[in-house]
Amino acid sequence: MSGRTTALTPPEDAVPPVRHPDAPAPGEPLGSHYDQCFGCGEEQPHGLRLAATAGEGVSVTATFTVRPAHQGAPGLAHGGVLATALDETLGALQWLLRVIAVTGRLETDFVRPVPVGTELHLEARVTGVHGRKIYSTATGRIGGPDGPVAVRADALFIEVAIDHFIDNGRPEEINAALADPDQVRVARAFEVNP
Ligand SMILES: CCCCCCCCCC(=O)SCCNC(=O)CCNC(=O)[C@H](O)C(C)(C)COP(=O)(O)OP(=O)(O)OC[C@H]1O[C@@H](n2cnc3c(N)ncnc32)[C@H](O)[C@@H]1OP(=O)(O)O
Repeated sequence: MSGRTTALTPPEDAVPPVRHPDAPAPGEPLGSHYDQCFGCGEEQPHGLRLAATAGEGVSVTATFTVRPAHQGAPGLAHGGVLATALDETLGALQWLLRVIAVTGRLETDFVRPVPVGTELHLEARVTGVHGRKIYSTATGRIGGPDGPVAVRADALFIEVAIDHFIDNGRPEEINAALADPDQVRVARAFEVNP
């Protein structure tokens, strides 16, 4: 046993999340944080192409259309794909906090099947911050923001330095990203967090 808690609700001494003063305004599209990202990358042919938008406070919304390539059972989305959509939406909250963090824990409830062709409407918000630990929750609804809930998740993201990626990523992709001015600009935006 590691001794670390697996709870996904913020501890009593957690603080409320603070929206960064330079965060995108509510309603603003967030774009992709990495063009090869399986969740949101515009250049990733196999990915979900999830599109996220800044919400009020420390929240985001996102949409993702289930395509035939996302099937698990005939005509239905694979649960791992749905978990990816939740993970990516939760990850997009970093645009509002302006910190870099990675998923430490992700607990998912699959409430109802999601047919191919469905537009899944996701909403995520940060529920508390405790040191490097960012607690958050997300919901995915079928067909619209008021549609029936299909998936839910609670998550714990852990803040990391940019070196987490430089030290652990494969050199080919790291060097390509560092040579891409657009990618460097995205990374820098997160490094200026006071
Ligand atoms: C705008 C940008 C948008 C980005 C979108 C991205 C969306 C996709 C997000 C992902 O999918 S990220 C990829 C999947 N995740 C990973 O690859 C992470 C792999 N794991 C690690 O690299 C490390 O385990 C990790 C950085 C998470 C933690 O290692 P550390 O050595 O930095 O943390 P440490 O062990 O010092 O723990 C710090 C605190 O976090 C807690 N912690 C760490 N991992 C935990 C865990 N898994 N469960 C529960 N608690 C955890 C730990 O107990 C401790 O709590 P306390 O401060 O209260 O003592």
